[in-house]
Amino acid sequence: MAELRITDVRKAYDRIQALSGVDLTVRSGTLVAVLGPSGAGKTTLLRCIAGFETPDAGEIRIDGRRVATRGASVPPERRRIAVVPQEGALFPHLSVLGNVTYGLGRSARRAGRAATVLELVGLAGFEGRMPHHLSGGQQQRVAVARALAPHPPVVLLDEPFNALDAALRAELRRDVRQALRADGATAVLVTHDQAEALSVAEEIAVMRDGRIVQSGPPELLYREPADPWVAGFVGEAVWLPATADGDRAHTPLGTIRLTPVEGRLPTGPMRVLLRPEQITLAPPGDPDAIAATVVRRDFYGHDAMLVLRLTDGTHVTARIFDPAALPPAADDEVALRVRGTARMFPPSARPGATPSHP
Ligand SMILES: Nc1ncnc2c1ncn2[C@@H]1O[C@H](COP(=O)(O)OP(=O)(O)OP(=O)(O)O)[C@@H](O)[C@H]1O
Repeated sequence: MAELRITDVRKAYDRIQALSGVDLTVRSGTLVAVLGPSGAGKTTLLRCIAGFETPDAGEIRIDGRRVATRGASVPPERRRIAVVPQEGALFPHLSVLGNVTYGLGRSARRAGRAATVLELVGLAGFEGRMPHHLSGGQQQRVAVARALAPHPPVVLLDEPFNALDAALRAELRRDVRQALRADGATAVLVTHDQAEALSVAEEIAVMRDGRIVQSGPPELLYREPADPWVAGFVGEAVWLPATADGDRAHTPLGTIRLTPVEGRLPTGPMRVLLRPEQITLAPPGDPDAIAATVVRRDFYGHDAMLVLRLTDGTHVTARIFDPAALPPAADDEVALRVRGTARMFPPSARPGATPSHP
């Protein structure tokens, strides 16, 4: 394991600027998710780290050693970085053990490293199986075990759960995160899936147009996004017009407490951001409750989303965690209240991409 430090890395393909100055530090032994929409530059960044591409400018260091700088690059085999691709990484003619020990030195083999990493990914006892006798999820587990086996300084995971169905994905990403942690690996996971990044990574670096626009722990990104685009990209956003006054804002959903922005609480016209789970059904008799009409209700089992119309015509979305207590149908009158604080943005700030409900 090692620290990965990327400084002002740029890369263009003809006229397309794929990376426009990327800064990113991955601390030793941590998992960082690079999250961004299609075309943001995630794969290009990964290829620069692995050594398959040479940056036009900037530098990449692994544990202080410079491996890439403008026009000069340590070849991939000498970086010893492991890559776990989307699928199809295994040698079909080799057993699980053969795949995991491929390229391992004899001393590592003797030390039982293969058994250790197979145990980490939950495949102890699968040594003799051939890849075509494994499920898609098990094949990805072997790919992760093989990546970890030679103790690479950095593990790169390129959307490794994409080919799997939703339930399997969730289980596999939990197990892979645990295996990476238990082995102390420094890892970068590339994904366009917000829920995946939020649930797996210690830090998320949000990428857009060849740049990291914000990085930090998942909770911080979700609660305090740097701009409306990030707010909409990492989760579902409810936007309200507001007038800020001290630590409160007056909105169509009543008076809401504000989160300071860089320690400051500007006053005047604003837009405020709430997450749908901050809007709840008020208990009967709540004097501060806000009246609303149900426009639509989407039931998901573990929760439900309500689209609601406030008396001034503003629409908001609420996530209700006790669907059994839901009002039954559209056109019902309900009473709402807001939990927690809201993040504010200038009134001109435009909402960003809104992901679909997971
Ligand atoms: N070899 C290449 N030649 C020309 N343009 C390229 C090449 N590789 C990437 N690009 C362009 O660089 C930009 C960034 O692409 P990249 O594949 O890094 O994005 P991404 O975030 O990984 O997208 P996706 O999630 O769709 O894989 C895109 O505009 C892409 O078309």
